Amino acid sequence: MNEHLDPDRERLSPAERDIEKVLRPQAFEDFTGQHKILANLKIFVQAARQRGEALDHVLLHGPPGLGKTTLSYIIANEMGVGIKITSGPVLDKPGDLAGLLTNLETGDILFIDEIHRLSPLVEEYLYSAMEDFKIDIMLESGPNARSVQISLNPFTLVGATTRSGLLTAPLRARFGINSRLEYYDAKLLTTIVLRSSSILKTPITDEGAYEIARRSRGTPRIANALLRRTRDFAQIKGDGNIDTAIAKYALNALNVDEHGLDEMDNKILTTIIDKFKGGPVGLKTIATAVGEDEGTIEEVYEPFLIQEGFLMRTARGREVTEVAYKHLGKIKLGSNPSLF
Ligand SMILES: Nc1ncnc2c1ncn2[C@@H]1O[C@H](COP(=O)(O)OP(=O)(O)OP(=O)(O)O)[C@@H](O)[C@H]1O
Ligand SMILES: [Mg+2]
Repeated sequence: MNEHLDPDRERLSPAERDIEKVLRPQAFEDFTGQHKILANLKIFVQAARQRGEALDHVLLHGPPGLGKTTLSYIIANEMGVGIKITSGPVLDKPGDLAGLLTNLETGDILFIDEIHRLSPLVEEYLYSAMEDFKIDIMLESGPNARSVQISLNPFTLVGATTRSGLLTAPLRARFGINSRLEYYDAKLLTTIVLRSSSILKTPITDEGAYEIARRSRGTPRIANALLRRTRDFAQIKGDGNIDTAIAKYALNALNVDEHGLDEMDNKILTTIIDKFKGGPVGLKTIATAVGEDEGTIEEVYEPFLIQEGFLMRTARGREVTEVAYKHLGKIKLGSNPSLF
């Protein structure tokens, strides 16, 4: 496994990386939730294996921390093939991509994280590789330069992105399997927290696990991170066991909101309320007001806020709900309860 290019590894401290690795499920059966995606993938993997073919190209999209990278490794394990890891911003020349592609063995997986950030040149180069398993490479330079076409071993491209809206139509069309990961409910996250605590050998009650789970923004990565911090509080402030009381204590000390909303979530809601009378207000205007990229708000923050009932998307823009006012302890100006 080629891990030095794993982009996830750059964002985390070495200790955190090791823990993420330990907690990362390795097989379909360790992976909790995303039932529909998993059921389909199992079929596609089994069918491809039976035929002795490479799996069709897979696109995994959805907000950060929901398991895209994890699923890619699992697919490789379940297919019994190798995996090479890279990412859109790292591949800046077609030559870099050619080097990776020519080194793939039959059936291997090439995982490209943040695939929406491929340069147009590299992306175009990828098309023929994906479609016909062929690429053109340049031999020599200057007046002797010529390009030759070479055949690649059949491989599977697994692309991951948090911003599927930025993928070009031709690239998207070349993926035979296209899956959108969803946020996890508190019950699924409780299962994940319990599994992680057993791997970390941390005693925890079901209620303690649920308390962490329900405040994890529907995201396994956040659940695991909160579990590790809560474990520290249990060890220093308690007897090492995690129950509801120590979980509540830790989460409050960590400033994790009752609903698990993070700073940007709350900033978006507060801004809409304070500056735009609760909306409706356009996405662009919100983005400028909170200083965050429009697409990131749309694809990373908004889906969770909408799912949890804090925000609505209307024809005239985004509007916060009564739930958001209540959550932030704010009064809706000019509200007329008799209307509802
Ligand atoms: N379904 C799951 N069951 C158990 N653990 C999970 C699951 N999904 C994710 N995790 C845990 O959450 C962590 C983050 O998952 P992963 O790195 O796969 O997310 P990602 O979607 O690739 O995020 P990003 O968009 O930031 O790259 C993993 O280390 C893994 O331990
Ligand atoms: Mg990832």
